[in-house]
Amino acid sequence: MGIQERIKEIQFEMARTQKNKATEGHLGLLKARLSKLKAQLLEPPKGGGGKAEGFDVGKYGDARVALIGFPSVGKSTLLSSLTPTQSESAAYEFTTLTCIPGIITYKGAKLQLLDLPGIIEGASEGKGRGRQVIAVGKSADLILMVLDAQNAKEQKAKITAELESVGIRLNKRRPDITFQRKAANGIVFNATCHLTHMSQEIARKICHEYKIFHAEILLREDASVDEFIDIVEGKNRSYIPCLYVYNKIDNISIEEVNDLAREPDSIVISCNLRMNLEWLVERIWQKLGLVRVYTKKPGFHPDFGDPLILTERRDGISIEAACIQLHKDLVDEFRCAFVWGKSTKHLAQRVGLKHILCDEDVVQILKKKS
Ligand SMILES: Nc1nc2c(ncn2[C@@H]2O[C@H](COP(=O)(O)OP(=O)(O)OP(=O)(O)O)[C@@H](O)[C@H]2O)c(=O)[nH]1
Ligand SMILES: [K+]
Ligand SMILES: [Mg+2]
Repeated sequence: MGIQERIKEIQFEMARTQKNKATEGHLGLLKARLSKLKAQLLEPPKGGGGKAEGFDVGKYGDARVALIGFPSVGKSTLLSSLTPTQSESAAYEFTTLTCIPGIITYKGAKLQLLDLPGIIEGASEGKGRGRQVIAVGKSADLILMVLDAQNAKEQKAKITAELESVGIRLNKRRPDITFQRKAANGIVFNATCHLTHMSQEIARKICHEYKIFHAEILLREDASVDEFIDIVEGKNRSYIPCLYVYNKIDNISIEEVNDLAREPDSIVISCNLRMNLEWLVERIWQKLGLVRVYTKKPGFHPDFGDPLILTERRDGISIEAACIQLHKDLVDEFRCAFVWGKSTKHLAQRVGLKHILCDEDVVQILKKKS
Protein backbone atom coordinates (compact mmCIF):
# COMPACT_ATOMS: atom_id res chain seq x y z
CA MET A 1 0.00 0.00 0.00
CA GLY A 2 1.29 3.46 -0.86
CA ILE A 3 1.82 6.23 1.67
CA GLN A 4 -1.17 8.17 0.38
CA GLU A 5 -3.52 5.22 0.79
CA ARG A 6 -2.25 4.65 4.30
CA ILE A 7 -2.88 8.33 5.06
CA LYS A 8 -6.41 8.05 3.68
CA GLU A 9 -7.03 4.92 5.74
CA ILE A 10 -5.91 6.59 8.94
CA GLN A 11 -7.96 9.71 8.22
CA PHE A 12 -10.98 7.48 7.64
CA GLU A 13 -10.31 5.58 10.86
CA MET A 14 -10.01 8.88 12.76
CA ALA A 15 -13.22 10.23 11.28
CA ARG A 16 -15.26 7.21 12.38
CA THR A 17 -13.70 7.02 15.87
CA GLN A 18 -15.85 8.78 18.45
CA LYS A 19 -13.98 11.31 20.54
CA ASN A 20 -14.12 10.40 24.22
CA LYS A 21 -11.89 9.47 27.16
CA ALA A 22 -11.71 5.81 26.10
CA THR A 23 -10.56 6.55 22.56
CA GLU A 24 -8.14 9.36 23.43
CA GLY A 25 -5.08 7.12 23.37
CA HIS A 26 -6.09 5.42 20.14
CA LEU A 27 -6.73 8.76 18.43
CA GLY A 28 -3.39 10.07 19.66
CA LEU A 29 -1.65 7.08 18.13
CA LEU A 30 -3.46 7.58 14.84
CA LYS A 31 -2.47 11.26 14.81
CA ALA A 32 1.15 10.33 15.38
CA ARG A 33 1.03 7.76 12.58
CA LEU A 34 -0.57 10.33 10.34
CA SER A 35 2.06 12.95 10.96
CA LYS A 36 4.83 10.38 10.48
CA LEU A 37 3.35 9.35 7.14
CA LYS A 38 2.95 12.98 6.11
CA ALA A 39 6.57 13.60 7.01
CA GLN A 40 7.55 10.57 4.91
CA LEU A 41 5.60 11.94 2.01
CA LEU A 42 7.34 15.28 2.42
CA GLU A 43 10.74 13.62 2.60
CA PRO A 44 12.64 13.52 -0.69
CA PRO A 45 13.07 9.91 -1.88
CA LYS A 46 16.19 8.22 -0.53
CA GLY A 47 19.03 7.62 -2.96
CA GLY A 48 17.80 10.29 -5.36
CA GLY A 49 16.36 7.86 -7.90
CA GLY A 50 12.73 7.02 -8.42
CA LYS A 51 9.76 9.29 -8.86
CA ALA A 52 7.98 10.66 -5.84
CA GLU A 53 4.56 9.26 -5.21
CA GLY A 54 1.65 11.38 -6.39
CA PHE A 55 3.60 13.61 -8.79
CA ASP A 56 3.42 11.56 -11.97
CA VAL A 57 0.49 13.44 -13.45
CA GLY A 58 0.45 13.12 -17.23
CA LYS A 59 0.25 16.14 -19.52
CA TYR A 60 -3.29 16.79 -20.64
CA GLY A 61 -4.91 19.48 -22.75
CA ASP A 62 -3.40 22.35 -24.67
CA ALA A 63 -1.25 23.89 -21.95
CA ARG A 64 -0.05 23.16 -18.44
CA VAL A 65 -0.23 25.75 -15.66
CA ALA A 66 1.40 25.10 -12.27
CA LEU A 67 0.45 26.74 -8.97
CA ILE A 68 3.59 27.47 -7.00
CA GLY A 69 3.75 29.26 -3.69
CA PHE A 70 4.34 29.09 0.04
CA PRO A 71 2.08 26.86 2.13
CA SER A 72 -1.44 28.13 2.85
CA VAL A 73 -1.47 31.00 0.37
CA GLY A 74 -4.64 29.54 -1.14
CA LYS A 75 -3.41 27.40 -4.06
CA SER A 76 -5.92 24.62 -3.46
CA THR A 77 -8.74 27.07 -2.86
CA LEU A 78 -7.85 28.63 -6.21
CA LEU A 79 -7.82 25.28 -8.04
CA SER A 80 -11.21 24.44 -6.55
CA SER A 81 -12.50 27.88 -7.60
CA LEU A 82 -11.29 27.69 -11.20
CA THR A 83 -11.94 24.03 -12.05
CA PRO A 84 -14.60 21.42 -11.27
CA THR A 85 -11.98 19.52 -9.23
CA GLN A 86 -12.02 20.00 -5.49
CA SER A 87 -8.61 20.08 -3.83
CA GLU A 88 -8.64 19.99 -0.06
CA SER A 89 -7.90 23.31 1.59
CA ALA A 90 -7.44 24.09 5.26
CA ALA A 91 -5.94 26.68 7.58
CA TYR A 92 -2.84 24.58 8.33
CA GLU A 93 0.32 24.31 6.22
CA PHE A 94 1.01 21.36 3.90
CA THR A 95 -2.61 20.42 3.48
CA THR A 96 -1.74 19.43 -0.09
CA LEU A 97 0.91 16.73 -0.33
CA THR A 98 0.77 15.68 -3.97
CA CYS A 99 0.06 17.08 -7.40
CA ILE A 100 -3.68 17.58 -7.99
CA PRO A 101 -4.76 18.26 -11.59
CA GLY A 102 -7.82 20.23 -12.65
CA ILE A 103 -9.02 21.47 -16.03
CA ILE A 104 -10.05 24.97 -17.12
CA THR A 105 -12.06 25.00 -20.34
CA TYR A 106 -11.73 28.43 -21.96
CA LYS A 107 -12.22 29.70 -25.51
CA GLY A 108 -12.25 26.17 -26.86
CA ALA A 109 -8.97 25.25 -25.15
CA LYS A 110 -8.34 22.87 -22.27
CA LEU A 111 -5.83 24.17 -19.74
CA GLN A 112 -4.41 21.74 -17.22
CA LEU A 113 -4.08 23.47 -13.86
CA LEU A 114 -1.88 21.73 -11.27
CA ASP A 115 -2.24 22.26 -7.55
CA LEU A 116 0.98 21.46 -5.69
CA PRO A 117 2.27 21.29 -2.12
CA GLY A 118 3.58 24.56 -0.75
CA ILE A 119 7.27 25.20 -1.09
CA ILE A 120 9.48 26.78 1.53
CA GLU A 121 12.94 28.29 1.62
CA GLY A 122 15.47 25.59 0.80
CA ALA A 123 12.99 23.80 -1.45
CA SER A 124 15.57 23.58 -4.23
CA GLU A 125 17.89 21.63 -1.91
CA GLY A 126 15.17 19.11 -1.30
CA LYS A 127 13.41 20.64 1.71
CA GLY A 128 9.83 19.45 1.93
CA ARG A 129 8.65 18.30 -1.45
CA GLY A 130 10.56 21.15 -3.03
CA ARG A 131 12.36 19.13 -5.66
CA GLN A 132 9.24 17.40 -6.91
CA VAL A 133 7.27 20.63 -6.94
CA ILE A 134 10.01 22.39 -8.87
CA ALA A 135 10.24 19.51 -11.36
CA VAL A 136 6.52 19.89 -12.08
CA GLY A 137 7.03 23.66 -12.35
CA LYS A 138 9.73 23.07 -14.97
CA SER A 139 7.31 21.03 -17.06
CA ALA A 140 4.73 23.84 -17.09
CA ASP A 141 3.93 26.26 -19.90
CA LEU A 142 3.07 28.90 -17.31
CA ILE A 143 3.75 29.25 -13.60
CA LEU A 144 1.21 30.98 -11.41
CA MET A 145 3.19 32.17 -8.43
CA VAL A 146 0.53 32.40 -5.76
CA LEU A 147 1.41 34.93 -3.05
CA ASP A 148 -0.26 35.96 0.18
CA ALA A 149 -1.03 39.64 -0.34
CA GLN A 150 0.08 40.33 3.23
CA ASN A 151 3.66 39.04 2.76
CA ALA A 152 3.81 39.30 -0.98
CA LYS A 153 7.18 41.02 -1.46
CA GLU A 154 9.10 38.67 0.79
CA GLN A 155 7.41 35.55 -0.61
CA LYS A 156 7.97 36.62 -4.19
CA ALA A 157 11.69 37.23 -3.61
CA LYS A 158 12.19 33.91 -1.82
CA ILE A 159 10.35 31.78 -4.35
CA THR A 160 11.98 33.53 -7.29
CA ALA A 161 15.38 32.80 -5.69
CA GLU A 162 14.49 29.12 -5.18
CA LEU A 163 13.41 28.77 -8.79
CA GLU A 164 16.43 30.70 -10.07
CA SER A 165 18.77 28.41 -8.19
CA VAL A 166 17.49 25.41 -10.14
CA GLY A 167 17.72 27.16 -13.48
CA ILE A 168 14.13 28.39 -13.90
CA ARG A 169 14.04 31.86 -15.48
CA LEU A 170 10.69 33.58 -15.09
CA ASN A 171 9.44 35.95 -17.78
CA LYS A 172 12.80 36.02 -19.46
CA ARG A 173 13.50 34.93 -22.96
CA ARG A 174 16.45 32.81 -23.90
CA PRO A 175 19.36 35.17 -24.69
CA ASP A 176 20.16 35.39 -28.40
CA ILE A 177 23.46 33.56 -28.24
CA THR A 178 24.68 30.66 -30.35
CA PHE A 179 26.97 28.28 -28.54
CA GLN A 180 28.35 25.22 -30.28
CA ARG A 181 30.92 22.87 -28.88
CA LYS A 182 33.60 21.88 -31.38
CA ALA A 183 36.42 19.36 -31.59
CA ALA A 184 39.21 21.83 -32.35
CA ASN A 185 40.22 25.51 -32.92
CA GLY A 186 39.79 26.74 -29.34
CA ILE A 187 37.19 29.30 -28.28
CA VAL A 188 36.03 31.28 -31.32
CA PHE A 189 34.17 34.35 -30.09
CA ASN A 190 32.07 36.75 -32.19
CA ALA A 191 29.37 39.35 -31.64
CA THR A 192 27.03 41.20 -33.96
CA CYS A 193 26.62 44.13 -31.56
CA HIS A 194 28.60 46.26 -29.13
CA LEU A 195 29.21 44.36 -25.88
CA THR A 196 29.34 46.10 -22.51
CA HIS A 197 29.39 43.07 -20.17
CA MET A 198 30.98 40.16 -22.02
CA SER A 199 34.34 39.79 -23.75
CA GLN A 200 36.34 37.05 -25.42
CA GLU A 201 38.48 36.77 -22.30
CA ILE A 202 35.49 36.30 -19.97
CA ALA A 203 33.91 33.78 -22.34
CA ARG A 204 37.14 31.78 -22.44
CA LYS A 205 37.39 31.75 -18.63
CA ILE A 206 33.80 30.64 -18.21
CA CYS A 207 34.17 27.90 -20.83
CA HIS A 208 37.33 26.60 -19.18
CA GLU A 209 35.49 26.47 -15.87
CA TYR A 210 33.10 24.04 -17.59
CA LYS A 211 36.09 22.20 -19.11
CA ILE A 212 35.08 23.35 -22.58
CA PHE A 213 38.14 24.21 -24.68
CA HIS A 214 36.71 24.31 -28.19
CA ALA A 215 33.51 26.14 -29.06
CA GLU A 216 32.00 28.65 -31.46
CA ILE A 217 30.21 31.50 -29.74
CA LEU A 218 28.10 34.19 -31.37
CA LEU A 219 26.37 36.90 -29.33
CA ARG A 220 23.57 38.72 -31.09
CA GLU A 221 22.76 40.90 -28.11
CA ASP A 222 24.58 42.72 -25.33
CA ALA A 223 24.24 39.76 -22.94
CA SER A 224 25.29 39.74 -19.30
CA VAL A 225 27.74 37.24 -17.85
CA ASP A 226 24.86 35.43 -16.13
CA GLU A 227 22.97 35.15 -19.38
CA PHE A 228 26.05 33.74 -21.07
CA ILE A 229 26.45 31.14 -18.32
CA ASP A 230 22.81 30.17 -18.79
CA ILE A 231 23.54 29.36 -22.40
CA VAL A 232 26.67 27.35 -21.55
CA GLU A 233 24.60 25.40 -19.00
CA GLY A 234 22.15 24.79 -21.82
CA LYS A 235 19.57 22.15 -21.07
CA ASN A 236 19.55 22.89 -17.35
CA ARG A 237 17.80 26.18 -18.00
CA SER A 238 14.06 26.65 -18.45
CA TYR A 239 12.52 29.93 -19.58
CA ILE A 240 8.96 29.94 -18.29
CA PRO A 241 6.37 32.70 -18.30
CA CYS A 242 4.97 33.60 -14.89
CA LEU A 243 1.97 35.46 -13.54
CA TYR A 244 2.19 36.73 -9.97
CA VAL A 245 -1.15 36.09 -8.30
CA TYR A 246 -1.73 38.07 -5.10
CA ASN A 247 -4.45 36.23 -3.19
CA LYS A 248 -6.35 37.21 -0.04
CA ILE A 249 -6.58 40.89 -0.95
CA ASP A 250 -9.57 40.94 1.40
CA ASN A 251 -6.91 41.14 4.14
CA ILE A 252 -5.16 44.33 2.96
CA SER A 253 -6.07 47.96 2.35
CA ILE A 254 -7.27 49.30 -0.98
CA GLU A 255 -4.06 51.36 -1.30
CA GLU A 256 -1.95 48.23 -0.91
CA VAL A 257 -4.12 46.42 -3.45
CA ASN A 258 -3.52 49.26 -5.88
CA ASP A 259 0.25 49.04 -5.49
CA LEU A 260 0.32 45.28 -6.06
CA ALA A 261 -1.98 45.49 -9.05
CA ARG A 262 0.43 47.88 -10.75
CA GLU A 263 3.39 45.48 -10.64
CA PRO A 264 4.21 43.91 -14.00
CA ASP A 265 2.72 40.47 -14.78
CA SER A 266 0.63 40.71 -11.63
CA ILE A 267 -2.99 40.21 -10.73
CA VAL A 268 -4.76 40.71 -7.43
CA ILE A 269 -7.51 38.27 -6.41
CA SER A 270 -9.52 37.01 -3.50
CA CYS A 271 -10.71 33.41 -3.64
CA ASN A 272 -12.92 33.98 -0.62
CA LEU A 273 -14.74 36.92 -2.21
CA ARG A 274 -14.47 35.34 -5.68
CA MET A 275 -12.90 38.60 -6.82
CA ASN A 276 -11.13 38.91 -10.18
CA LEU A 277 -11.18 35.16 -10.88
CA GLU A 278 -12.64 35.53 -14.38
CA TRP A 279 -10.08 38.16 -15.20
CA LEU A 280 -7.39 35.78 -13.91
CA VAL A 281 -8.45 33.13 -16.43
CA GLU A 282 -8.30 35.71 -19.23
CA ARG A 283 -4.83 36.79 -18.07
CA ILE A 284 -3.71 33.13 -18.02
CA TRP A 285 -5.03 32.82 -21.56
CA GLN A 286 -3.18 35.95 -22.73
CA LYS A 287 0.05 34.96 -21.05
CA LEU A 288 0.00 31.48 -22.62
CA GLY A 289 -0.25 33.08 -26.07
CA LEU A 290 -2.21 30.17 -27.50
CA VAL A 291 -3.25 30.40 -31.13
CA ARG A 292 -6.73 29.22 -32.17
CA VAL A 293 -7.03 28.06 -35.73
CA TYR A 294 -10.41 27.33 -37.31
CA THR A 295 -10.42 24.80 -40.10
CA LYS A 296 -12.61 25.09 -43.15
CA LYS A 297 -13.56 22.51 -45.74
CA PRO A 298 -13.93 23.70 -49.36
CA GLY A 299 -17.47 24.96 -49.92
CA PHE A 300 -18.32 24.99 -46.20
CA HIS A 301 -18.27 27.62 -43.46
CA PRO A 302 -15.34 27.44 -41.02
CA ASP A 303 -15.81 25.27 -37.93
CA PHE A 304 -15.79 27.91 -35.18
CA GLY A 305 -16.84 25.42 -32.52
CA ASP A 306 -13.72 23.36 -32.20
CA PRO A 307 -10.48 25.23 -32.93
CA LEU A 308 -7.06 23.66 -33.20
CA ILE A 309 -4.92 25.08 -30.41
CA LEU A 310 -1.31 25.75 -31.31
CA THR A 311 1.47 26.94 -29.03
CA GLU A 312 4.85 28.46 -29.65
CA ARG A 313 6.32 26.60 -26.67
CA ARG A 314 5.29 23.12 -27.79
CA ASP A 315 5.06 22.33 -31.52
CA GLY A 316 5.01 25.85 -32.89
CA ILE A 317 2.31 27.86 -34.65
CA SER A 318 2.97 27.06 -38.31
CA ILE A 319 0.69 25.45 -40.88
CA GLU A 320 2.86 22.37 -40.43
CA ALA A 321 2.03 22.26 -36.70
CA ALA A 322 -1.66 22.56 -37.57
CA CYS A 323 -1.36 19.67 -40.06
CA ILE A 324 0.37 17.48 -37.48
CA GLN A 325 -2.51 18.06 -35.06
CA LEU A 326 -5.11 17.23 -37.69
CA HIS A 327 -3.64 14.00 -38.98
CA LYS A 328 -0.29 12.25 -38.81
CA ASP A 329 -0.04 11.81 -42.61
CA LEU A 330 -1.27 15.27 -43.55
CA VAL A 331 2.21 16.82 -43.81
CA ASP A 332 3.16 14.25 -46.48
CA GLU A 333 -0.12 14.71 -48.34
CA PHE A 334 -0.01 18.52 -48.07
CA ARG A 335 -0.30 20.52 -51.31
CA CYS A 336 -1.05 24.06 -50.09
CA ALA A 337 -3.27 25.97 -47.69
CA PHE A 338 -5.48 29.04 -47.88
CA VAL A 339 -5.58 31.36 -44.90
CA TRP A 340 -8.04 34.07 -43.88
CA GLY A 341 -6.99 36.21 -40.91
CA LYS A 342 -4.39 38.39 -39.28
CA SER A 343 -1.40 36.37 -40.49
CA THR A 344 -2.02 37.15 -44.15
CA LYS A 345 -1.82 40.28 -46.30
CA HIS A 346 -4.98 39.50 -48.22
CA LEU A 347 -7.90 37.13 -47.73
CA ALA A 348 -7.59 33.53 -48.90
CA GLN A 349 -3.85 33.87 -49.25
CA ARG A 350 -2.16 30.74 -50.53
CA VAL A 351 0.61 29.59 -48.17
CA GLY A 352 3.02 26.69 -47.53
CA LEU A 353 3.86 24.56 -44.50
CA LYS A 354 6.20 27.13 -42.95
CA HIS A 355 3.60 29.92 -42.81
CA ILE A 356 3.16 31.26 -39.26
CA LEU A 357 -0.44 31.57 -38.08
CA CYS A 358 -2.14 34.12 -35.84
CA ASP A 359 -4.89 33.67 -33.27
CA GLU A 360 -8.31 33.11 -34.90
CA ASP A 361 -7.02 32.49 -38.42
CA VAL A 362 -9.19 30.34 -40.66
CA VAL A 363 -7.31 27.66 -42.60
CA GLN A 364 -8.24 25.44 -45.49
CA ILE A 365 -5.77 22.69 -46.29
CA LEU A 366 -5.60 21.08 -49.71
CA LYS A 367 -4.03 17.68 -50.28
CA LYS A 368 -1.98 16.52 -53.24
CA LYS A 369 -4.05 14.72 -55.83
CA SER A 370 -3.44 10.99 -55.48
N1 LIG B 1 -8.89 35.65 3.73
C1 LIG B 1 -8.74 34.78 2.74
N2 LIG B 1 -8.42 33.50 3.00
C2 LIG B 1 -8.27 32.65 1.98
C3 LIG B 1 -8.45 33.06 0.62
N3 LIG B 1 -8.21 31.99 -0.16
C4 LIG B 1 -7.92 30.96 0.64
N4 LIG B 1 -7.96 31.33 1.95
C5 LIG B 1 -7.74 30.51 3.14
O1 LIG B 1 -6.36 30.20 3.26
C6 LIG B 1 -6.19 28.95 3.91
C7 LIG B 1 -5.25 28.07 3.09
O2 LIG B 1 -5.87 27.74 1.88
P1 LIG B 1 -5.37 26.53 1.01
O3 LIG B 1 -6.14 26.56 -0.26
O4 LIG B 1 -5.39 25.26 1.80
O5 LIG B 1 -3.87 26.97 0.76
P2 LIG B 1 -2.71 26.14 0.00
O6 LIG B 1 -1.83 27.16 -0.59
O7 LIG B 1 -3.30 25.13 -0.89
O8 LIG B 1 -1.99 25.45 1.25
P3 LIG B 1 -1.04 24.13 1.27
O9 LIG B 1 -1.66 23.06 0.47
O10 LIG B 1 -1.01 23.79 2.71
O11 LIG B 1 0.27 24.60 0.74
C8 LIG B 1 -7.57 28.33 4.03
O12 LIG B 1 -8.00 28.54 5.36
C9 LIG B 1 -8.41 29.15 3.05
O13 LIG B 1 -9.77 29.22 3.43
C10 LIG B 1 -8.82 34.43 0.38
O14 LIG B 1 -8.99 34.88 -0.74
N5 LIG B 1 -8.93 35.23 1.46
K1 LIG C 1 -3.32 24.97 3.67
MG1 LIG D 1 -3.05 23.13 -0.94
